[in-house]
Amino acid sequence: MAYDRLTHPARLQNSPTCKRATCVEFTQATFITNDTSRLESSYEYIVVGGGTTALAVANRLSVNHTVLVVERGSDQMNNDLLNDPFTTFGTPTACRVLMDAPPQVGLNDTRLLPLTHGRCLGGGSSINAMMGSRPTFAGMKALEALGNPGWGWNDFLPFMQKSETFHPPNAEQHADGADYFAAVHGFDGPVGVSFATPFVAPALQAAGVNTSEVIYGLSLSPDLGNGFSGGHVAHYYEHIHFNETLQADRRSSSAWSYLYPQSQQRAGLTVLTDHLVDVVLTEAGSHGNITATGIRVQPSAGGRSLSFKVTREVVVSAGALYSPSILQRSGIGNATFLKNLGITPVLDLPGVGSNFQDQILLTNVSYPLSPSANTTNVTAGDKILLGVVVAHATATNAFGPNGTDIIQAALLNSSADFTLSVGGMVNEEAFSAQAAVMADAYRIDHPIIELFYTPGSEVLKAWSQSILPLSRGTVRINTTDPIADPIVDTHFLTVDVDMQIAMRMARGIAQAALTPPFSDLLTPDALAQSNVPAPNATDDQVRDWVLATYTPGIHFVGSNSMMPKALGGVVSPELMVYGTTNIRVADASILPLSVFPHTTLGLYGVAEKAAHMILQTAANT
Ligand SMILES: Cc1cc2nc3c(=O)[nH]c(=O)nc-3n(C[C@H](O)[C@H](O)[C@H](O)COP(=O)(O)OP(=O)(O)OC[C@H]3O[C@@H](n4cnc5c(N)ncnc54)[C@H](O)[C@@H]3O)c2cc1C
Repeated sequence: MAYDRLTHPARLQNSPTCKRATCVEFTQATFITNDTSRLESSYEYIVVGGGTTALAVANRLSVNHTVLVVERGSDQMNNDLLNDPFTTFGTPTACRVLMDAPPQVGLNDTRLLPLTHGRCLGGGSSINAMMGSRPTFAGMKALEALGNPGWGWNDFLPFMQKSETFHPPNAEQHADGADYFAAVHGFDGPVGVSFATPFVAPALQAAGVNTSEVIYGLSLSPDLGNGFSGGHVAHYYEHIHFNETLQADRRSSSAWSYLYPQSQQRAGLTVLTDHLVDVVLTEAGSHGNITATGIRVQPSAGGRSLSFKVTREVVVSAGALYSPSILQRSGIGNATFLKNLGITPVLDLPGVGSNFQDQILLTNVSYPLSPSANTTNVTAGDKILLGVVVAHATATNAFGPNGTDIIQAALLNSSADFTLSVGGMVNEEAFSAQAAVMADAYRIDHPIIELFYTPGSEVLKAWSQSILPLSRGTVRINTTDPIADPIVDTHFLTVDVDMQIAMRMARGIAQAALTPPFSDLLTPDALAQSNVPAPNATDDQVRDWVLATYTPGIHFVGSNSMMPKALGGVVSPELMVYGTTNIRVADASILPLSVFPHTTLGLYGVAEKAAHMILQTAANT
């Protein structure tokens, strides 16, 4: 059924997913529709995808320009399952999509791992766990050292601040241990970031802090986002804001930050939902480059294609799983690969779809809650957030006084053979350059392991996530059908240093179950109940458990990396696709390294920086 927001505002009240009390009425300027007959034929900017980064870019560009956003999924504005930040994580919703990865390295055989992602306005930010974290000084230095001037911490921080309205902890949260550094935050941007009000499980949070300090020798950081804190433990802040009109907490998705609010309405912005972009249309441009002239779209459910023209730039922002496939269908990628699929190459860019990476997560670790534990302020009632405390351990914290040397040697001696054989990187130089900047980052103070905790009514959960993997995979189409998913091969844990770190993560989770005060909340046999290998388990036993247990971290990055072209880079530091005059990429695919431990808040910084650079170009032409 066709709809649009300008002509049918009553739709808000009639939506089956809209509980009357939480529906909002707007005076709308932004035009959101799934009906192509209502659209213009040409726009100054076209943004491909309506997800996390896309809506932020579109918001800034449309202040003074006409912008068309095309989103494959639907508009879920009044879907309370998405909006309520306390909906149990992982609940199936109209926005949550699972893609099957090909079989991965696993125990005895191979493992089939789902690659979860968001498909609706807001993309991943509409379904994610809302854990707010940021890159570090060391991580941004690594990004810059990989050939990206202008992307260091000091350059990038103002863009993260521009996106943010940080809500300092209230007196109660402060008394429970939450703090912040005002100098690193923003206080009037679109994205609300706050501590849950009140803390959902203060006693568990305190226990998580103290136990993590013991396990990894960490100290409490006032603010996990200050960039300089090295090994630390902190109370998580989340992408949640308190909505004054609704008098309720609401998820700070990209849609609820940059698209829906009254203050963000833009007469120049048109959002087409339920349509997917098949290709970016191009023609020969100046100096041997190619120029985008528009896009070809089709209804997501299938149907007749149509085209829109662009007069300035196309911004590809369909996420790390899909942006490479749009470029590939458009003839931008490895020329031989494209020809084999029957696609005429317009630009030979071998890095498109390589350098794909994700962190791994050790999950499904449930420790039974002790019946004798005082569960007040531990179980969080029905308000459960996935991570309430986070510990970031450096190589020294995790592997002892020589930890940095151990990890540096492991990185620099890693073999590139497997990665090169599967096309995970385009050449050996790319592999050694990335290993070297990662080693330097760890030498400064970059965290290597993340440990976090989740409250529950009968069990408490501990999770551990890798941060900077070196294993690399690929995103490749195998058909020109735009509805078909690309083949996304993660190649998790295929470089040995990643396995060494994963084994240390497993041992850290076991230590948590045995280390007071967290262990005091659990049954005495909690570790045995959980199947996590005990501290006296052999390395082989721990490796087997890791291989049987790990899941994707769901922070997919890298498949259109910002790096020199010679290393397999796809975009320049200005996010312009090499060899084009007006195609940029702005989403998680541009990150050549997983320097955003959880991606979202950093991606808003990418969006703000991308919009800034695009508007600078516009001002100069
Ligand atoms: C389940 C889950 C939990 C997570 N938890 C956290 C967390 O706690 N904290 C955190 O910081 N991060 C978290 N993340 C990661 C974070 O949400 C993502 O990294 C981020 O949303 C990616 O943003 P993006 O802009 O790159 O792409 P997306 O937000 O994925 O946006 C891409 C959009 O493009 C659309 N699209 C794709 N193909 C096409 C096409 N051909 N035409 C038109 N549109 C198209 C998609 O439908 C989608 O809406 C989580 C992610 C998931 C999936």
